[in-house]
Amino acid sequence: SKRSQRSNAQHFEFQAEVSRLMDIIIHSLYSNKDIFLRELISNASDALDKIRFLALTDKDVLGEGDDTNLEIQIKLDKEKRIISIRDRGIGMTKEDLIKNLGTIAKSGTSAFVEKMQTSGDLNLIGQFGVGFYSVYLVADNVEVISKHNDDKQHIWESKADGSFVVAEDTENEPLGRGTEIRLHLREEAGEYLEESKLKELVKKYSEFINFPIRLWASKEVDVEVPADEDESND
Ligand SMILES: CCNC(=O)[C@H]1O[C@@H](n2cnc3c(N)nc(I)nc32)[C@H](O)[C@@H]1O
Repeated sequence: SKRSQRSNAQHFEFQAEVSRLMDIIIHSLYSNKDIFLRELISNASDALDKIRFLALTDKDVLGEGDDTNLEIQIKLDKEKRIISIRDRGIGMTKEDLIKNLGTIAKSGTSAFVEKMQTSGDLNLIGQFGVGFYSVYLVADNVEVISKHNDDKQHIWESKADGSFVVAEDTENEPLGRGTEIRLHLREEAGEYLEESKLKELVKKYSEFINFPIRLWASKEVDVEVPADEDESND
């Protein structure tokens, strides 16, 4: 993946508890993998709540926009086998990415990890604030691109191999503000590239969400590359 090419990438080891949790998730036989979308929608909604709350007292936090584009976008790229979930929430600084996605509050989590390990029931993962890691039920490589008003856009990436990288993001479209999670789907998770499946899940998981959720299926357009007449046949 591009991560090896990122010259300015800093490498980090996950906190031990995080690595353990990720391994349990990845090796769990938990069958309801749909919950990853519920957790991502929930995190996006929390991020949108934060910026909307701040905007009540300081309109400037919304930048040139206003609060009409506080929404969640889900995009399917069948060619690249990537699902992306984007929010126009408050976004994360580089430090936020490192702290929020690389460490977990130890209190209570190890109890949850024990419980999950024995019961194998991941459904309550969100209630312990670690729902994000459920992305590894369906993805083997996850990128988190984020832009906070107080920092430049950064990208976080991990293949759940015990480490993650963070770099200033010079490759992707500027988000303006907010976060985009890109899931590189596992071989066996192809069902999540089906619009019908995603539509059903969005309907199911958007019931208590106070922001619009838009689903886009980006079709790969074949670009006709005009033959270059004067190309000599070598
Ligand atoms: C243990 C995993 N950590 C998280 O899920 C934290 O990462 C951050 N996070 C996850 N998705 C996010 C998101 N989409 N926007 C923002 I702002 N923060 C997010 C929140 O602080 C979560 O509590």
